[in-house]
Amino acid sequence: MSWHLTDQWRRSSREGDSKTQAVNPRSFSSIMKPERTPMSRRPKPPPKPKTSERFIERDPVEVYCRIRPPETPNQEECVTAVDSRTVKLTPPDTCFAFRNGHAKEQQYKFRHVFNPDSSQKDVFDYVAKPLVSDVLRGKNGLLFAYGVTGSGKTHTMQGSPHDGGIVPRTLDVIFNSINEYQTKRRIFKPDGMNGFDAQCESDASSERRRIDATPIYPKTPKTPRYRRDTSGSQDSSQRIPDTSRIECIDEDNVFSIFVAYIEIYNNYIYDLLEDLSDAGPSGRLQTKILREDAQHNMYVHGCTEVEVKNPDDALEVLYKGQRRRKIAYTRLNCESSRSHSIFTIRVVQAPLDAQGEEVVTDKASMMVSQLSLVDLAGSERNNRTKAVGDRIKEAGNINNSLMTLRTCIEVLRENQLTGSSKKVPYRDSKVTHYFKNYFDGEGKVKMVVCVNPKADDYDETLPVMKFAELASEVQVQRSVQSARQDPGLLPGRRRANQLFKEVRRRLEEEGENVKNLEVDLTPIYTLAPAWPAVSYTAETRDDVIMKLKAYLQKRIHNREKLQTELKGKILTMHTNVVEMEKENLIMKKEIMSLRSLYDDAMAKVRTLESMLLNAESVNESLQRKFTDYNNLVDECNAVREERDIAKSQGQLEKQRMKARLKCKLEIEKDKLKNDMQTKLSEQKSKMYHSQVRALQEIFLDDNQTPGSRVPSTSDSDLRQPRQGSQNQGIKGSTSDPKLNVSQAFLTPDLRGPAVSNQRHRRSRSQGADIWLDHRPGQEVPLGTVLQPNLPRRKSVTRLRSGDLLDGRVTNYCLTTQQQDSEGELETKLYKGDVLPTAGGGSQVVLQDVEILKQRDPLAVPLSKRSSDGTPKVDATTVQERCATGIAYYGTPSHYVPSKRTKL
Ligand SMILES: Nc1ncnc2c1ncn2[C@@H]1O[C@H](COP(=O)(O)OP(=O)(O)OP(=O)(O)O)[C@@H](O)[C@H]1O
Repeated sequence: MSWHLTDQWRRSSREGDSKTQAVNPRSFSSIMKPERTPMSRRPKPPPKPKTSERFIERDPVEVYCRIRPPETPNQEECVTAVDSRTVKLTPPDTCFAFRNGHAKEQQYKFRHVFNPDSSQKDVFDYVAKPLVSDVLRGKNGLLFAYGVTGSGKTHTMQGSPHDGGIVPRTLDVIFNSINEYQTKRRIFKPDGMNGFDAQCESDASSERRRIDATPIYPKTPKTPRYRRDTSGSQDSSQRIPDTSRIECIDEDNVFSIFVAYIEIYNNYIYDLLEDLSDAGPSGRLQTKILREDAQHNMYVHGCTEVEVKNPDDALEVLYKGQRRRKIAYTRLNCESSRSHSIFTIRVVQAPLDAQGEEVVTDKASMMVSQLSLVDLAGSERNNRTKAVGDRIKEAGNINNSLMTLRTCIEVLRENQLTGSSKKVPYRDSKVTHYFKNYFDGEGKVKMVVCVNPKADDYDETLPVMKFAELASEVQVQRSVQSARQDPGLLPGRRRANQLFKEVRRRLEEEGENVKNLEVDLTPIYTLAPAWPAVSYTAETRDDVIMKLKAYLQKRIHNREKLQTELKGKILTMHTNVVEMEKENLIMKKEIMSLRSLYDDAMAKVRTLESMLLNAESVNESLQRKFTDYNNLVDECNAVREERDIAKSQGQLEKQRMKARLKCKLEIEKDKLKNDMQTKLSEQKSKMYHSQVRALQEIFLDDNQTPGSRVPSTSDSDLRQPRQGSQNQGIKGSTSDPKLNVSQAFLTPDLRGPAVSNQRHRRSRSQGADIWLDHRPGQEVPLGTVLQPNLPRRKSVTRLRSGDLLDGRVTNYCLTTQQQDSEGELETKLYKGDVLPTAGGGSQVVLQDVEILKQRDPLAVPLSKRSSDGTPKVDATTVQERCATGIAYYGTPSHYVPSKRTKL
């Protein structure tokens, strides 16, 4: 099957393009005169290529067809998929051909046909994924959607957030594949001439800081011409990303992704990512121009390229651009694209250095590849869209550019079939001019023809099908990897570097010193870079041969150099091996001695282990005992606590009892004391009276009879004072005021002493005292060492009244002797002062009684004599007796005797 553009159409289309006039759809269909050929007819075989092109490999443009689902359930359809590669086009009754009587069912072949049920993922995997793989390996690619307005081009390219089209999936897969191999931002940067520069990390870092200080994307001014976000397609939070990835990426390369987004509207190019702050007061995008770079590739001069590091960043850029795209409502599509949009993804990659650490910044080592994803505006007929004003102009430009594309394809095909070299009119349209790279240069070209199956679209779908068929016959030079200088580095160096770092990290964790442990992945041997292309033409033959010769010479040179190096290394290695052999012998000996040491040590270890086992068993038994003991201690403690409690209770009781008894004792003691005191006073009183009586007797005897006798204690007369003697013997001061001594002795408590002369003052000097020494009876000689000291005395045996009235006598001393209770002799000296009385008499006031006891040390007291009268000898008694000297009783003036002992 073939179809031709008439010269007239070509001319008119060129004129129309230059004048940007709308094309009359009628003339469009009339000019296009398709030659209908049955499917059975074999296509004309391509002419034999010229010798110069014999080695150039070419691939046909891959054309796919996608049939969109019907808009309404009972929609009349004219397109159906016969099989996975064939589409049947059935002319409806309303079409031009039917009315002209030329209507005929036709079938068209495609590389693959996607029926209405095909998913976005099916389309992406089949059509776009191989292109993604190519671009990551340094090959260029072009994919464009083509079709009538409303046929699903934008849907196929963009899709929705829940079900992304080709563009978002492409970005997902690219980043899934190169994620761990990406460089940091600004290592690569566009050079402004469709190429890239590489810079070191420090420069890139300072540039990053500078850029981060300013917003990355300019704010988009709101104008009525921008697409409204009615579909929600820009809400990336709802997006379901594609998770697949491309394997076999060159791990020794680092990657950076740049995206650019342009639109061609009314045959003008606009940069959809342009910073609008530079757009001037109009705030509208500036038109851009196409330029050819050093490799004869077309590029948009001054176009913004944004480096993106993840799909979300890239989609953000895409959505920004989409908001700036020209779209409008038409009768056939409420959001009809009024321009062709080109989203270009550029992959920049450069090898890592020999250490697998830093990027090689040499431009010759870099590789740049690009994938252009194009959403062409749909062809439309004004009588169907009922367009007016701007829409008519837009439609004219859209149709013109599409017509130019068809023309270019036709000329290309003709040149390839016939071997002619007609000029391809790329420059007639910006779209075709941009596509020139792919059709004339290298790269894979794919086209997705979108078809709306409804019958109304038949007249427009028919030329689309014919164009698709035509395009599939055009061959494009096979895409080869972008040329770059092979750095000749060892593959796998990145992984080796990572392994080395991992080992280093682990060593560091184990405390090893790794400061001097540097990554050294050399030596890396390679004879030369990859073989250069060997295809040649007549013109280039000599060049190719020269290149091959130079390449081979370099290889030979490298080989010789490597051989020399190898010999040297073999020698070194031999020497090293000999050295190592010697060391090996020494080591073996050392190993032997160490082994014997080891055996000894092991024996010791075994002994120690058995000891340890024993100790452990002993320890266990001790532990058990200890536990038992602890239990016992606990029990004892419990018992002791109980006892303590009981004891403290008992003590309390005891204390209470003690207090009660003490109280009782005190009472008894007081009672006893009182009794004793009573008895004592009675006793003393008795003694006193007996003594007084004895004295009275003495006095009475002195006055009545000469001589004296020792008064007897048993004399009952002395016990009570006799009433008669008071008047008959020594009288009181009233009867005989001159003698009052007996009075003082006899009735001290009855009448009281005589009244003393208060004015009497006696000299107390030593020589002034004159004692009246009264010794009434025959005394037993004492023979004692100590004698009463009476220096001036007047001795009398019988007291007369004149003796006391003698004014010189100052002191009186009465000496008596009697037996004590033990039968021993007791001598008493009653001493007193002689005081004149107020009546002119004298009275004696007794002051002291000295008692002198004499005892035989061998004598036995009466109480201690046996019944036969033999004394019981007691040493203690003898001692006591020897120690006894003179006992002296001082008595106060009123008969209160106090006992003093004189030694
Ligand atoms: N395969 C499909 N499955 C579901 N809906 C689709 C499909 N193809 C297209 N549509 C729907 O059809 C409508 C028009 O599609 P789209 O905008 O993609 O057409 P177009 O070819 O880009 O039109 P124009 O050239 O005017 O821009 C959209 O609402 C879209 O959702």
